[in-house]
Amino acid sequence: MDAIVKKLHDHDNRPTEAEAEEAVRTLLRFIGDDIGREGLRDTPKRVVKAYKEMFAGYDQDAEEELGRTFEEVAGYDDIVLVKDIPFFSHCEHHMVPIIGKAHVAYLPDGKVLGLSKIARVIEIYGRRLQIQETLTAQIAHGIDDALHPRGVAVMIEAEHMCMAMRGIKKQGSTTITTSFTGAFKSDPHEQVRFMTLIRG
Ligand SMILES: Nc1nc2c(ncn2[C@@H]2O[C@H](COP(=O)(O)OP(=O)(O)OP(=O)(O)O)[C@@H](O)[C@H]2O)c(=O)[nH]1
Ligand SMILES: [Zn+2]
Repeated sequence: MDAIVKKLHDHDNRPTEAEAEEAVRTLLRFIGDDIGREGLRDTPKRVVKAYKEMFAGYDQDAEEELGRTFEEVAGYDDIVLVKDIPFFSHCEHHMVPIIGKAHVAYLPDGKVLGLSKIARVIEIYGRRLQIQETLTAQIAHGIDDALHPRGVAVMIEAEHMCMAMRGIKKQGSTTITTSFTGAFKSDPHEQVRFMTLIRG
């Protein structure tokens, strides 16, 4: 398995939920709020619960999700494109949201994926701390490794809240990244077809 999609995580040294809640209390005190007030009483618990959901990708394996493929494709061998798949991730530098949509295509070589599995792979890699380039490459290589298609194409268009809410404070900018494998990488014509279908 390509290093880019392998599991990265050491599960043995994870703090407990109680320790994570204590860290949230520390941050609440750090921003200057009062952890004793009524409105914040359950906030550490809620934040830890939300983190477990938003970062569930660390406990999920894309290879497993993509394990189920369909071999009977009745002669279909042309592009399969799922576009405008919305996703959320968090940037690894500031831990604030990246909000966008992904377009994913592949050229089958005897096998096809359940369409929902494409969205599941985006969820798995998106629900980790990311930079957009890595997320894009992981989705492409994850599908490539599982399906061995003739090619995979991924485009992500996203807004980074770390550029909108803080720092340079530029709202509304979109970052576009692409990752191509196989025929999409070697054949400019296939890339153009992918782009045309996305914009069409
Ligand atoms: N390449 C890339 N950069 C990202 C992504 N998300 C955030 N960044 C950038 O990561 C950089 C981190 O830069 P630093 O100078 O270490 O951090 P900083 O002082 O908080 O930077 P500013 O955002 O410029 O205030 C910033 O330029 C962010 O815009 C991403 O997905 N890909
Ligand atoms: Zn950031």
